[in-house]
Amino acid sequence: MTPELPPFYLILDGTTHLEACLEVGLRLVQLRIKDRPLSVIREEIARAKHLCDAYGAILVINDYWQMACEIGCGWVHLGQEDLDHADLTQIRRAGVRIGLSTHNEAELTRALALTPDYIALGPIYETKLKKMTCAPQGLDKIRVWKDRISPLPLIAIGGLTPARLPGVLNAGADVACVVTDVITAPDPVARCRLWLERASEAQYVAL
Ligand SMILES: Cc1ncc(COP(=O)(O)OP(=O)(O)O)c(N)n1
Ligand SMILES: Cc1ncsc1CCOP(=O)(O)O
Ligand SMILES: [Mg+2]
Repeated sequence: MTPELPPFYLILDGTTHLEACLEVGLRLVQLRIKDRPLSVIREEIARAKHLCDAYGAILVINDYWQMACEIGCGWVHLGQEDLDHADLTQIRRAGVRIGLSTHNEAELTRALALTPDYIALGPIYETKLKKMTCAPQGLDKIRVWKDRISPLPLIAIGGLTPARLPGVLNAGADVACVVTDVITAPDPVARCRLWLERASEAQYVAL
């Protein structure tokens, strides 16, 4: 059974701002580090776990599922390409929960067959973070996905801003996941606090 997830989910590319974000109330965070030496990634995961444990926050490790298992993290996030190389049996045996990315019906069918703990749909809007192979999904897709995956939590990701938060939640997303809007803000911690304030008006997902 997936535990309750808070409605705001922040993805960080390192631990620089992590403790300050936890201090202002962040309780669901993904560490998504690309193109760094494995030794650095391992240190960052260990530091993030230490901090998230201290604040009672859920930490999700992107891509590096083996390190997540070794270090004793609670969650991993895997995309469709990651799934081609990941050992889900080993991940589950380590007691690690699994979130999966989806972008279309075929991927959703594949993901559901793997019994994940959450499903992410994206990009809802155009994203500047990375080149996507599909067009923005739009809000209508959120309702379709939620009806397909319920009672699993649905994470909406891609191009989200505080102004777009009510739209994605009203469309049926349980959680809004954000990268660019926070990490490119002049003050990422203040921006994180703003998101937390806006999201606190939403109820936690009852699962
Ligand atoms: C919550 C969430 N949703 C989607 C992604 C993207 O995962 P993936 O497709 O594997 O791409 P990368 O993030 O690895 O570039 C995510 N990380 N988190
Ligand atoms: C990693 C990823 N997967 C789907 S959208 C996306 C980018 C994140 O969204 P943004 O940076 O626009 O908040
Ligand atoms: Mg990935």
